[in-house]
Amino acid sequence: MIPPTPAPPLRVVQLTDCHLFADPGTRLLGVDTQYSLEMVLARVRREQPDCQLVLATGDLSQDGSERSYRRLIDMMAALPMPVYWLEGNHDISAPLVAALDGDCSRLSPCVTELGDWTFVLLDSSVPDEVPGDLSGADMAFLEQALSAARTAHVMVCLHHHPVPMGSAWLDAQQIADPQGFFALLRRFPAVRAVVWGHVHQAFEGERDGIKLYSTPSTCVQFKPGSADFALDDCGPGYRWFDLHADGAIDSGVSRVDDIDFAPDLTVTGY
Ligand SMILES: Nc1ncnc2c1ncn2[C@@H]1O[C@@H]2COP(=O)(O)O[C@H]2[C@H]1O
Repeated sequence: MIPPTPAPPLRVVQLTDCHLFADPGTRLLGVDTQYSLEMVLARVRREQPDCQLVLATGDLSQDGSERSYRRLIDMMAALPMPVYWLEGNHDISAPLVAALDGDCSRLSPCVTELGDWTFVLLDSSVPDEVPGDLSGADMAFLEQALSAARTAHVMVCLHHHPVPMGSAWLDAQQIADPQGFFALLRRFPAVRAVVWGHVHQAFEGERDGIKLYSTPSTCVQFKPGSADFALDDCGPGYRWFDLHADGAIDSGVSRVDDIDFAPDLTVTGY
């Protein structure tokens, strides 16, 4: 007898740290953030015909302007799959919600279910602060979402890193209580992955049997392992996930490699 063909995995794309400005063409550390996002999106359209969901994991705007959010939403609308949004430290809720025409159903904190997977999107931002924190309300939302999840597997998404990245300047900005966060996740064996942005670099790891992923920004990149602020000269990109019905995950990063975005490597912060 011919064995049954396994169901194809769920293909998900993560885009993060777009840092758009009100005025298109404005540069962040030498990089035109709108142009670099357009180049990443062109790559997503070319490489990801089977993608079913996009996760946009914060710092969507650099200046928190409604104009930047409206342009971002318009650009993403050219993708055929739904986009779910979460907020980072540069984001400002009111203009983002206004740009979404008041529809918060796909904005953190929120939950969506697709096939065998549930996606929980958290808001780790704190108004007017750079480091992340999951407040009591955020943790209560997470606990409720994990308790209510009907699928066999769960991916948890947030903006800030819950584990150190090995860069002192960035590690001062990780979520305030990572132990509490992982203690909660450990109570729910369906949690397979935690995914974040903020660190403008690719990372893959594992903790308590949970896969951990960070993703390059769609604009400037931070140099991995640097104790002090430093930019990397690799291109902007995105991450893809293949989420299997048995909970296994394949993932990779794709970067724009045919354009020199020429970030200003001499700057020491912004
Ligand atoms: N030299 C620096 N040292 C510490 N933090 C910085 C430095 N430069 C920028 N930052 C902040 O660190 C943040 C990391 O990513 P963000 O894009 O959120 O925005 C950055 C700034 O808010």
